[in-house]
Amino acid sequence: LSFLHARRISSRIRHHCANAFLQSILVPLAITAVAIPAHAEVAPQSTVHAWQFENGAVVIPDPFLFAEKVLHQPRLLGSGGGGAVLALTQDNGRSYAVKTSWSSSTESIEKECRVLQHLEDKHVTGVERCLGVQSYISEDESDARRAMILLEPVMEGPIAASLSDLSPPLQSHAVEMILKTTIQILSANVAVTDVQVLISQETGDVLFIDFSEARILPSSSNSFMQQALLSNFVQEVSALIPKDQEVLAARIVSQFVEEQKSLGRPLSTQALTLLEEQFLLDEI
Ligand SMILES: Nc1ncnc2c1ncn2[C@@H]1O[C@H](COP(=O)(O)OP(=O)(O)OP(=O)(O)O)[C@@H](O)[C@H]1O
Repeated sequence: LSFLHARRISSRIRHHCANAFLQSILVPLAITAVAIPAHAEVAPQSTVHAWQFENGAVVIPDPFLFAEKVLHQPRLLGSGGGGAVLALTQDNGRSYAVKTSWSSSTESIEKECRVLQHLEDKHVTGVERCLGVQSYISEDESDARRAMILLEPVMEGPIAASLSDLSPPLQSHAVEMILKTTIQILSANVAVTDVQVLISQETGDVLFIDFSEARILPSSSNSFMQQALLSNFVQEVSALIPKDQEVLAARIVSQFVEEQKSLGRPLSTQALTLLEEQFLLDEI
């Protein structure tokens, strides 16, 4: 506790130094990502890392506390309209992704966390888990509304740009994972917009990320909007599957739809009709 207390005091100074440094040097240069070790007033074995993006800076101390986990060695995984995503590692070697919002995207990442927690409650596999939300700590007033979410797993190793980059056995494995997760998501009454998958080049494993545009749909409703969202989701997924995998895809869809039914989690009629149309299935 005394260590953390001491670190809190010095982190104010470290944030101040890092912000001043960012303003004076990094911002004019518009550098995308730079790690800045702090040089002064830093507690032993403690460091600050900072990255500057168009939408704002991300400054993270090491060690960093989130959801009672002590995390180290932040490294940038990527960034987008929702925020910057860093990987951090616990002493036991387990890695987590921390997504930090911009001032304008806080609601979007908080909603992302709620959707991911809903999917976890519904036992959906192949998606990130959201382990918590916390405020982004900064002395800059313009950062007052920013938040961070803690996610796992981190997809390590080389990522394939598309399924076509995989060898045939890995491609079939990836198709199976994508369709299994899609059917589980549909059965949880969620529609995803702007589907993003990370595909491991080495194993063909697939992780669905970025649920900032996803929506939990009311199970009682059958509205035009709901129909459009579901239809768009199924079409986006179908576009990921290579043409020569269509027969396999049809078989896998039927199999996982049946599986959800036998687990007592049947898909809505709306979702079933869309799958039948998109994957040219006989009535399921
Ligand atoms: N769990 C993860 N494992 C590995 N890399 C990840 C993970 N989550 C995110 N990334 C990387 O970070 C990038 C940004 O993540 P994400 O798409 O969630 O951010 P975003 O700001 O919501 O993006 P967008 O602009 O597409 O909405 C991804 O493209 C990916 O490269």
